Amino acid sequence: MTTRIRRKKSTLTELKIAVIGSPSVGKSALIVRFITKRYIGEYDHQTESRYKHEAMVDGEPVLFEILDTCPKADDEFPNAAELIQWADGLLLVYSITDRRSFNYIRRAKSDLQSDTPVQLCANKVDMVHLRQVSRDEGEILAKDFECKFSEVSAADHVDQVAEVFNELCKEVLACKRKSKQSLLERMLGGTRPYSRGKSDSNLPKD
Ligand SMILES: Nc1nc2c(ncn2[C@@H]2O[C@H](COP(=O)(O)OP(=O)(O)OP(=O)(O)O)[C@@H](O)[C@H]2O)c(=O)[nH]1
Repeated sequence: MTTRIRRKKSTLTELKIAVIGSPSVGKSALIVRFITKRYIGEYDHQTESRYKHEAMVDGEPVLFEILDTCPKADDEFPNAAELIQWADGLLLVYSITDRRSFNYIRRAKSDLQSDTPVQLCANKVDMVHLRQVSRDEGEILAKDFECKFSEVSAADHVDQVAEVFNELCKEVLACKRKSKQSLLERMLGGTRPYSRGKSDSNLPKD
């Protein structure tokens, strides 16, 4: 007699995150910090890169697919329609040492008008002596975007950087749950509410 072992269905949640920001704000450094916990100072890539990383978020295994966008100049913006279609969440990054990178985010976000969850992240907070964008400005912009905001340093922080990705992940998962729920409600909306707890055969006949 053979015993068949049933494989447990995979419960891995897949999640696509696009990291957006002007050149040199530290997008690659943040992604690599999140994935490897290491800080690598120099990256030599001319095109966008994709990374895959599995992590536990709130006790749930999540497979992150992260797109590292690679604009060549401060006036080169990602293709908004393509990004919105691809991404479940958008991580908007600027550097506190570069006001143009802050302005880049404003402009990029105005192109990216959608319900896709967003998180705003100010990088290079270790370079506070070269600060050009105040924390208040970041907070005000995040309020404007109705999203979470944090100041971090890819160079110095490990947990705070992971927190940025995890928070965005939670936001995306909550958003997915909400839209699933409202879809279910819409589907059930047309049916008669079933108020009795017993099956029809047990109900008294009229
Ligand atoms: N001091 C400091 N430097 C950083 C930090 N993050 C990145 N850098 C430096 O900033 C430069 C750009 O970092 P990248 O990670 O390549 O930035 P990027 O946004 O991916 O740049 P592009 O690929 O050109 O779009 C590198 O010299 C990094 O070493 C940080 O938190 N603090």
